[in-house]
Amino acid sequence: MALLEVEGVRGGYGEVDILNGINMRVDEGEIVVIIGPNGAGKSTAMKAVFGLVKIRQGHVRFQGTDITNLRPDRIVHHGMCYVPQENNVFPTLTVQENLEMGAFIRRDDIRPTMERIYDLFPVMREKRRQPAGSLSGGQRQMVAMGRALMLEPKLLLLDEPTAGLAPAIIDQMFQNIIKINKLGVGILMVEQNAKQALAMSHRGYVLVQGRDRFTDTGSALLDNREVAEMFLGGGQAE
Ligand SMILES: Nc1ncnc2c1ncn2[C@@H]1O[C@H](COP(=O)(O)OP(=O)(O)OP(=O)(O)O)[C@@H](O)[C@H]1O
Repeated sequence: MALLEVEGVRGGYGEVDILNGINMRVDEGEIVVIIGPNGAGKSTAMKAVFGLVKIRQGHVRFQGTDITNLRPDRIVHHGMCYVPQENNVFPTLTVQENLEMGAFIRRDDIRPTMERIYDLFPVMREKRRQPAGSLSGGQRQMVAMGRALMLEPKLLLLDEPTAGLAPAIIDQMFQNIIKINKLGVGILMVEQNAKQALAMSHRGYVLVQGRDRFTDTGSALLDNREVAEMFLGGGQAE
């Protein structure tokens, strides 16, 4: 079943359209990655889905409900959360306070969810009393994802979750995303580490100039000579 359907979306900032008719889909339990050159509109596409960029034409549906141009604070109620690339934790608050902030709209007992997140990322349990700003880049990213998971979303939007991380940490981050997905959470992410991201994704979209130029399974896109030459640094994936 389709969790997210993006149909013919056009829109952007002010008068200028960055998205020129985008179509995307995420099915329940899938990991889907958006790759493409700088400035293609990858982050803008994700922001449009989450109500942060005005959609001038087209539709976004979540679990069959039209959420086009709905405000982010309404969208989270439908079960979709977004982790921006930057400024995604409250640095002066502790890890635990960050998680509590993530659950601000819940009125029920949040402790079982928090325990599940600590089980998923044990280092966060160890560091729960430390300010998030004192953690490493990778750990901060985990807090940001954990905060989003506090609402127990069906779909998590991740904007470049490995940006600025060292190669060894990038691997761990992708493993963490797989762990989150195994809990039954769909993932839509924008990634610069295109080969690695395609290798771990069920499907991918290559965005070029605000359009979905190619789409296929992650492995088929990796094997696609045109995609490899144009967007994966030449030749086929190692
Ligand atoms: N807040 C904004 N106001 C106006 N224009 C913007 C804004 N944010 C991005 N843009 C423009 O929109 C276009 C697409 O940007 P976007 O960040 O979506 O691209 P991207 O594919 O994610 O690229 P990158 O990999 O460089 O982040 C770019 O030309 C960018 O300059």
